Amino acid sequence: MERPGRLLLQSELRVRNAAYDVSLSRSLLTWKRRAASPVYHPFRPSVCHSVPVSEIISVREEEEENGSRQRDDGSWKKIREREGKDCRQAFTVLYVERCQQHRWRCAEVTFTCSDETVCQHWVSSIREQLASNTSRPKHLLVYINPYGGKHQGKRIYEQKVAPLFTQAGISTSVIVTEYANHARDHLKMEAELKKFDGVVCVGGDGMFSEIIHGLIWRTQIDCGVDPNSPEEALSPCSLRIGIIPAGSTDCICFATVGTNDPVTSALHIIVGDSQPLDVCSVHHNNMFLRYSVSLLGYGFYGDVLSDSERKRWMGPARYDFSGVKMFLTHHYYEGTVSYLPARGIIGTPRDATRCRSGCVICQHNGQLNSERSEKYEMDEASDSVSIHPWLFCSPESSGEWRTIRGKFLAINAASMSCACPRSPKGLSPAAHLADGTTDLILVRKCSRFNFLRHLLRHTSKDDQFDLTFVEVHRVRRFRFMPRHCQSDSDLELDLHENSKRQIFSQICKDHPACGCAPAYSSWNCDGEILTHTAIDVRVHCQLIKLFARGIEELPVFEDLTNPCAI
Ligand SMILES: Nc1ncnc2c1ncn2[C@@H]1O[C@H](COP(=O)(O)OP(=O)(O)OP(=O)(O)O)[C@@H](O)[C@H]1O
Ligand SMILES: CCCCCCCCCCCCC/C=C/[C@@H](O)[C@H](CO)NC(C)=O
Ligand SMILES: [Ca+2]
Repeated sequence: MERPGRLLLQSELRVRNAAYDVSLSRSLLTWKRRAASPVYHPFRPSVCHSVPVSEIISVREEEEENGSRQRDDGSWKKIREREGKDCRQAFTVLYVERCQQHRWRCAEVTFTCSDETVCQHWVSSIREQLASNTSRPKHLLVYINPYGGKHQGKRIYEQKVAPLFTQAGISTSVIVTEYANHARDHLKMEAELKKFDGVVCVGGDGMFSEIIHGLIWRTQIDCGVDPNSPEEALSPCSLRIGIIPAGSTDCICFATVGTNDPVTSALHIIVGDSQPLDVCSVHHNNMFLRYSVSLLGYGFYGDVLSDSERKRWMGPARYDFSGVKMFLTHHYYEGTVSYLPARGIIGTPRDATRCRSGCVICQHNGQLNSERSEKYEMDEASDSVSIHPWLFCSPESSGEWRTIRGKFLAINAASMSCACPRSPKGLSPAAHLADGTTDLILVRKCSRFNFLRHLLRHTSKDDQFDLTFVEVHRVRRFRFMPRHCQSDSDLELDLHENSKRQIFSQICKDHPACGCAPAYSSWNCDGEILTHTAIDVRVHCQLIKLFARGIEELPVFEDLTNPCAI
């Protein structure tokens, strides 16, 4: 809570017929009930409230008509009756109120006073403060996927979100998508982005993926960066993205806001929050495939997705059905994972601390990352040293790549916690939204019982990495090569490592024609299936920004800087 600072206005106003001392500073609106008697009354409701100006949604003058007052929304409010016989001026302040489980709601308080000039002065002062906040969006481009999740996107937007945007004075251009990739292609080629302060995505993780693909691509083209090259440092997108959750998993919304609630998301957009987010670029043989911000999963999560896509008719329940099916199927896959560990950063995947609103780890590591990029650019410009851009993340540079060969049930890269209602802690509970790294989780071949232990720990308090067959590394870059794509020399190496007999029996075992385990899985890239299995993944620190602030820490004790507590 901010300190109140210098007061801009202070008056005695009335709230529900009781006298209040009301004050406004640049940071806080406070209303404190005037003490009728100094005697402590245990049943008297809370008498002092304060709201950060940054969390005021709007202020509305109540207009008088025939003894009643009419709101902007047309509903009638009998203020005159409530206030007794006097004719009073009134204004209503709408503001953010926190509810349980990180949900936000729009609350309101109506102040009345007998002097019209005082009332107007209050309204104009609050409006001035809101207008001086340049981070609030005024014009938004909204894309609605009418088919995401339970097909409720249009209704959710119209009933829960649009009225709040109107109240906050935000104008919108709304596009209801007509086909898959409509939003992506519109952003890539058509949208007049200069007219907008942000983009809103009404849908699930798949729809969000469309939006970032359009926006990142467009930004690179506008900045003259080649988006196809895995070695290019991508230009960050200036437009923020708001997510109104209307999908099946909505993991990106849940992991950045703490809840999947359209009203909460709309309020974060209105107050102009900003949360940077890491983005992974995925390439195959120097060819761009996709971007990912949440999960890149091979093996278990790839198979769950492939299976569930054929069951879209089941709605969100398809993931549970395919999850159980793939768990019972128990396929494992052979391949080589190489990775560049993230050095010099704060934090590890086994930390007890969590990425929360205003995360200092993200700030520190983000800063470190931009200093490294600058250094690399300067070195390039002066041409004094010749570093292959592949090794741009020095000092871990040459010789720091590590390689692991094996049989894996799952290879997951979580660039954020991937928390969602199915897994409230997420796949990597200590992962950070904006630290420039991804957590590479390798689940080696093990028994069904052990794999179940690992999976169940996604939903319990126990550490899902504290198992002998699971390892986790915080990385900046990684590559995967399925065994059957390995070069002849790699396979020769295998021949040295294993006896001939073992190899042949394995090849036979992996061959689909034998009716046994398949050789390949596919990658689940934020809920989309990738067409290639051999991939090269690089994290781009804080490439995009959301209208969010990260998950807020729940208050533990009374805040002593709150003027009401003093
Ligand atoms: N008008 C449309 N018709 C058909 N498909 C669409 C349309 N608009 C978007 N899509 C596609 O629908 C897919 C799924 O959408 P979305 O992500 O909104 O819901 P979901 O898959 O149910 O949720 P989640 O991704 O959170 O699991 C996306 O891949 C998107 O490209
Ligand atoms: C015996 C079955 C046990 C099931 C184990 C439950 C664990 C659930 C964990 C879900 C994590 C989902 C991570 C999110 C990924 C999203 O990117 C993606 C797109 O929406 N969603 C999915 C389900 O792939
Ligand atoms: Ca990250």
